[in-house]
Amino acid sequence: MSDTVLVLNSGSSSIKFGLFDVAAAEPVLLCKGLLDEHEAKPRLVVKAPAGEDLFETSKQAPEAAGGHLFADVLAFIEDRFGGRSLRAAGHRIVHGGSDHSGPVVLTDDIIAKLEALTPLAPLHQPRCLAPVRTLAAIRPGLTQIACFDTAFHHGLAPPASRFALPGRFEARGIRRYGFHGLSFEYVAGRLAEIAPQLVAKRTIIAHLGNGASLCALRDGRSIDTTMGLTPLDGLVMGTRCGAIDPGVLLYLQQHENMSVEEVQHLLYHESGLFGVSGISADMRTLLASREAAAREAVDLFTFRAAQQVAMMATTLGGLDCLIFTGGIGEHASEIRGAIGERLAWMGVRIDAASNDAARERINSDDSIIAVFVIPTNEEIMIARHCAALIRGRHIT
Ligand SMILES: Nc1ncnc2c1ncn2[C@@H]1O[C@H](COP(=O)(O)OP(=O)(O)O)[C@@H](O)[C@H]1O
Ligand SMILES: CC(=O)OP(=O)(O)O
Ligand SMILES: [Mg+2]
Repeated sequence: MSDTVLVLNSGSSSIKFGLFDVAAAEPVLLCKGLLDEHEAKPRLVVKAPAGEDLFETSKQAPEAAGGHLFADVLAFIEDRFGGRSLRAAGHRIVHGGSDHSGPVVLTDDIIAKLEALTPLAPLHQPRCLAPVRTLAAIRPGLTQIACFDTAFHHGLAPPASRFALPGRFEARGIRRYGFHGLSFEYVAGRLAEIAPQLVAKRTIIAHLGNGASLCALRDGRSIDTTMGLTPLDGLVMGTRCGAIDPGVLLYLQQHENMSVEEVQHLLYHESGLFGVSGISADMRTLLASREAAAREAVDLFTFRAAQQVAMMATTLGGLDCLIFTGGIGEHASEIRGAIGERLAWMGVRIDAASNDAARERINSDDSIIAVFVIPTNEEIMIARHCAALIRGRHIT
C-alpha cells in the first residue's frame, strides 16, 4: 500500500491543496483542488493532475462550512484513493520566526508559538493555521507538518538581515526574515535542472504574485530578500504597500487620527495595486483597463520591481541570471517586458517573441543576463519536505 500526503497551501484568499503519492523518491500528484471559504457559498473543487474536474461541492452555511469542506476533502480522498494511507497533512505556514530552519511536525506547543507570530503576518498566519486546527479536530492523530516560507532565508546574516535599529531590538527578533521561501526553493531547484552551470552564478528570483518579493541567491541559497519582519516590505503588491517611509506611519497616527488597527488595515488590505489604481488588486484587470489610474499602478509596480532588482544585484555584486515566477511573473509578459526595459542599463535584454510565448528562456542573444520564466510549485516543495521528514523520522 502506498502512502499519501495532503498538502495545503493557504493563501490570502483561498486554500489550494494537492494529494501526493510519496512512496517514490519524487512525490507524484494524484489530485489537486481549491477550498474557497471566503465566498458567501464556500466551495470545494477537486481536479485531476491534468486539470479535468473530478468533484465539486458548495455549502450554504458559511459559519459551519470550513469543517465540512475539509471533511468532504477527506471523504473524497478516502473514496477515490482508499487503498493508499494518508500519512500526513503538510501545510505552508508563512511565518516560522527564528526557531525553524526547516519543516517540523506540529504539536500543540509549536502551534501556540506560531499563533503568537500572527502580528508579524496578520494577513496570512491565521489563514495558514486555521486548517491545522480544523484537521486536528476532524482527524485527531493525523500527523501535521509545517513548512515555512521563512525557512529558506534562515541563513540570512547581517547586514542583509539587519534593520538600522538599536541592537536590543534585533536581540528580540526584530530583523528581516523574508518569505515566499518554498517558492524560491522550488525555483532554485528547477534552475539547477534546467541550467546547472548557473547555480553558482549571481541569481535573482522575482516571485510576483498577489504577494511579491525578490530573493538574491548565491549557490542556490538566499543571501538577501525584499520582504522583512513581515510580508509588507519590498515590492508593490496586490493590496500591500511594499517599502514605505516609516515616517508616513507616524504621520497617519499622529495627524490623520488613524488608530494602529486602521493603519494596519490600510497597509495590508487597501494599498498596493488596489490602492493606487482604486480599481483592482488583480494585475489582469489592471492590464486590461484603459483608466490612467490603472496604468499608474502598473508603472509603479514595474518601477519598484526594477529598482529592487538593482538593490538585490548590489548584494550579489552583479547579476548573471534573473528568473520570473508567481502568477504575474509567469503569465504577464507585459510586466516582464517593462521590468526588463527598466533594467536594460544592467544588460538585461528580453526577446519579445520568447517573452510573449512565455518560453522558459526569454533573454535575447545579446543579453548579458540570462532571463527565465520558471513556474513555481509550492505544493510539490511541501510534499518533498513532508516525504523527507516522514522517511527520516519513521512516522507511521
Ligand atoms: N494571464 C495573466 N496576466 C496577468 N496577470 C496574471 C495572469 N494570470 C494571473 N495573473 C496575476 O497573478 C496574480 C496572482 O498571483 P498568484 O501567484 O496566483 O497569487 P497568490 O499569491 O494568491 O498565490 C494576480 O494579480 C493575477 O492577476
Ligand atoms: C508571504 C506572502 O506574501 O504570500 P502570498 O504571496 O501568498 O500572499
Ligand atoms: Mg502564492
